[in-house]
Formats: sequence, structure tokens, C-alpha cells
Amino acid sequence: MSSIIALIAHDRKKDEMVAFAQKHSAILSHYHLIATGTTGARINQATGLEVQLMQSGPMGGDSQIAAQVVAGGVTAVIFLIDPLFAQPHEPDIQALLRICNLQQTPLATNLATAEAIMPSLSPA
Ligand SMILES: O=C(CO)COP(=O)(O)O
Repeated sequence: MSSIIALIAHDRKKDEMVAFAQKHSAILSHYHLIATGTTGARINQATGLEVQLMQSGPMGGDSQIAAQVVAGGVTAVIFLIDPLFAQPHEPDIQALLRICNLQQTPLATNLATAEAIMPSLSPA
């Protein structure tokens, strides 16, 4: 049974992610949440939601989430990407995007898409 949601946000998107998690905390609370380190800590502080923390993105957190997608059980990845800022770990980011596409895992890389897929994640 798929029951994991992964949450990731680049630095200049973290406030957006926190607001998103607050808005949708009722839905998110039904899932096992995993997140890159800093994003997950911010979400936990702001919402009280339990979040399994991976490494920070630049330290391999995106790769850990990619491995979880391969392992199975990830219902969706919400990854708020900063399109205006180069990341030192760009290869890891591209690998995560590729793995999601390979595995047919729903992947939102901007807030508009994240909002659009949330109704489909609402538990019956
Ligand atoms: O860099 C990231 C994703 O590529 C996010 O990592 P943090 O949540 O640790 O800042």
C-alpha cells in the first residue's frame, strides 16, 4: 500500500512549503512524511506533523528520497524547486526527477501543481 509523501523545497521556496503544509496538514497527517533535512525540520516546527528527516539536499537527501521512490510506497513527491538559483547538487536533483518519471510517481515541482494534486491525495 502506497502511503509515503515526500516533501522537499529549495531555500527560497521553504516559506511556500511551510504554508502549503499548514494548509494541507489534515491530508498530510494521513501519510508517512519524508523530507530533506531542513525542509522537514521547518515543516515539523510549523505544523507539528511528524516528518522522517533525510539528509539535507546538498548532503544527499534528494538521493535518499530517490532511493525510497525506487523501493516503492511513495504516493507523491512535492518538490518546490527554485528555477532562478543554481544548486551545487543539481545532479542529485535531476536523478530524483528522472526516478519519479521512471517510476510513474506523481511529482509536483511548483506550488500550482502541488495544489492541483492535493485533492487526489485526500484519503477516502
Ligand atoms: O536542497 C534541497 C533539495 O534539492 C533541499 O534540502 P533541505 O531541505 O535540506 O534544504
